[in-house]
Amino acid sequence: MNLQDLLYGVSIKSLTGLPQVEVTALAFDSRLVNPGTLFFAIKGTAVDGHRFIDQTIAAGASVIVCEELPAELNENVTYVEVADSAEALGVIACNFYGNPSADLKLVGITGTNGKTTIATLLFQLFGGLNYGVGLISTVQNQINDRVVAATHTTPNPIALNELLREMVDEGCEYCFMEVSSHAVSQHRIAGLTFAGGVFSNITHDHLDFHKTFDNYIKAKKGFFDMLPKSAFALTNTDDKNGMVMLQNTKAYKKTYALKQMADFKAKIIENKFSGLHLEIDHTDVYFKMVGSFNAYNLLAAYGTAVLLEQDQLRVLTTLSALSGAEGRFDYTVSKSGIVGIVDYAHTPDAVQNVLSTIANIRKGTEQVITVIGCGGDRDKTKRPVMAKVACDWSDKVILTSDNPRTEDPQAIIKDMEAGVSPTNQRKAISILDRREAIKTACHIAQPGDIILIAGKGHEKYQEINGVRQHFDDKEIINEQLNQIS
Ligand SMILES: CC(=O)N[C@H]1[C@@H](OP(=O)(O)OP(=O)(O)OC[C@H]2O[C@@H](n3ccc(=O)[nH]c3=O)[C@H](O)[C@@H]2O)O[C@H](CO)[C@@H](O)[C@@H]1O[C@H](C)C(=O)N[C@@H](C)C(=O)N[C@H](CCC(=O)O)C(=O)O
Ligand SMILES: Nc1ncnc2c1ncn2[C@@H]1O[C@H](COP(=O)(O)OP(=O)(O)OP(=O)(O)O)[C@@H](O)[C@H]1O
Ligand SMILES: N[C@H](CCC[C@H](N)C(=O)O)C(=O)O
Ligand SMILES: [Mg+2]
Repeated sequence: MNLQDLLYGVSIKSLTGLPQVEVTALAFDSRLVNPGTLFFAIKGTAVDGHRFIDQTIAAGASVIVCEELPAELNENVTYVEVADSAEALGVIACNFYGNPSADLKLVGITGTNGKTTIATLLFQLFGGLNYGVGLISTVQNQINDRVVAATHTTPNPIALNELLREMVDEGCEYCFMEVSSHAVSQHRIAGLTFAGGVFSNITHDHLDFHKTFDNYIKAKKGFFDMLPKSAFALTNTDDKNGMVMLQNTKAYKKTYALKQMADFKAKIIENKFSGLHLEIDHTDVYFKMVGSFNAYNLLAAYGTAVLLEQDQLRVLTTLSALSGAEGRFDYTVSKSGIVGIVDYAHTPDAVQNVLSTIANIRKGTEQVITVIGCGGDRDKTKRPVMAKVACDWSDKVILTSDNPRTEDPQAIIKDMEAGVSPTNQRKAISILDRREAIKTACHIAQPGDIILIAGKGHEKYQEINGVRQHFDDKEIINEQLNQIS
């Protein structure tokens, strides 16, 4: 594609060299540059991509998009100087793939918890309503029935636009995608045309990256700030930052809530292991999904579908049969009656939500045993809080590993142990090996007891020392429960 066409919508500080260059590929990683590639030099969290410019020219890059021009310029190369290379990458990737988001009704979902659940419910719902539909999520990406493995919650702009292009080419009319706060900060969504945005909630997470809770709020709000007038912005007003998200948006504002006044309202009639009984817009509906937090997710999906002009009753009927994303409140019962729940709760708020849901629906005499760890190379300040919440809401807690990545697993557990108060100490033990931790929980459990395995949900790996090994909480709990029943 011609460079001039690619630069449409990009604010350029300077252009040196020929503007009429044919670009055959885009890359922000020097190791992926071939002749004819446009290379983006991006200042990252670990290194500055500007240092690879010479290397990429040697590999055949014909255009360099950068924030600082090199001291010596190569006369066979075109240099485009911009204020923010990551943002330029977003816009240029949209242009390179022919702006596929404009040919879809693209809805982004942001928030600390619930993004995957809401996006997956919407994907399943619109599939059920017989539309061609795409999904971009933490668990997996999907183009109608075709599954494309996910590497990030929100992919980089090149991968993202390539996926959206395939969705358009394969007949998708809608796409539901998760918008992570990292993606907003790093402009992974720059240049996309959204038909709507949804906010679930904001609680403690990712302070390693955003540094302060205020910055984290601003990142999420940045998504609503970029929505066009024609889009809708749907927010949860039971969350105290729900309205903050909409302060500066041009999109038309809509709200959902269980407690506050809102455009879309739901009431929990019953919340049981067998599912939720809700009243939504004066209609009684039974859902397969469990837990009051899922009442919010179902309501968000319902509100979105109505804003996308779907028939309310058809939406509710189709939603009622859905089970949402893999590894979210995923439960099995052993022959002896031990309940094993695998859930992706990896923030203090999510752990509390899942455990309070269990507390609300348990019969009363059974014990709740929680197996929980915290990820390495991620927000350290959430570790003691997650351990405290787990202890406050469980009868027994086994602290263990959850993707230590490049950190020392024992040191992570030590950070968690700092959150175990003296009164909670009798409840908690630490077992480094996650498989052993799950096994121990199953051995301690009596018939009727409830075991929660938190943090990894759908994940099929454990990352230790930067290496991913096969690991599946669901597989292990099933294996263990089968052995003891
Ligand atoms: C912290 C973070 O988000 N990092 C992402 C970021 O990498 P970075 O800024 O650290 O890049 P860097 O390593 O400093 O390199 C800077 C630049 O130099 C380039 N480079 C680097 C080395 C080299 O030899 N040549 C070269 O050209 C890199 O390609 C990059 O363009 O940009 C990369 C390319 O898009 C991402 O792959 C990477 O995701 C890392 C792997 C990651 O783990 N991200 C997580 C935290 C994340 O994004 N999570 C959110 C979900 C969060 C949630 O649950 O809400 C997500 O959306 O998945
Ligand atoms: N609406 C909600 N409010 C609070 N907690 C929730 C909500 N929905 C789900 N959870 C809890 O958070 C966990 C993660 O849910 P989900 O995967 O849908 O969130 P996410 O926002 O996609 O997370 P990630 O940021 O990792 O992509 C669930 O397993 C559950 O414990
Ligand atoms: N999207 C989240 C997932 C955390 C899941 C947990 N299992 C972990 O590895 O910390 C993150 O990357 O922070
Ligand atoms: Mg997700």
